[in-house]
Amino acid sequence: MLYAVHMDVQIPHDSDPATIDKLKAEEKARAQDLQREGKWVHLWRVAGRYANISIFDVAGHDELHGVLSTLPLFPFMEISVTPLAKHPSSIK
Ligand SMILES: O=C(O)C[C@H]1C=CC(=O)O1
Repeated sequence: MLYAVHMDVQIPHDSDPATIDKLKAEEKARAQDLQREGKWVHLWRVAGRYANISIFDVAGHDELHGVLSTLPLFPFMEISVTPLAKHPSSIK
């Protein structure tokens, strides 16, 4: 199943910079592994914001929740999820 996911990242200003740098490096490695696995099929930066719009291709809601909730930056994210269905006018 395909899902559009919007992630807004809000890191508290008083966070330890070294801890945040480590989490960001771990997040990047995890995001790239998921892309190589074909589960995170699009990852786009929202221009001008520390946010992304992504497309995930996973088995269903439970797998998506498992993936998102174990992202290293998950505690600092506001996430919204939109399940996607086939559009009748799509040629793909
Ligand atoms: O930068 C972000 O949008 C947050 C998160 C998503 C992928 C990644 O590497 O970091």
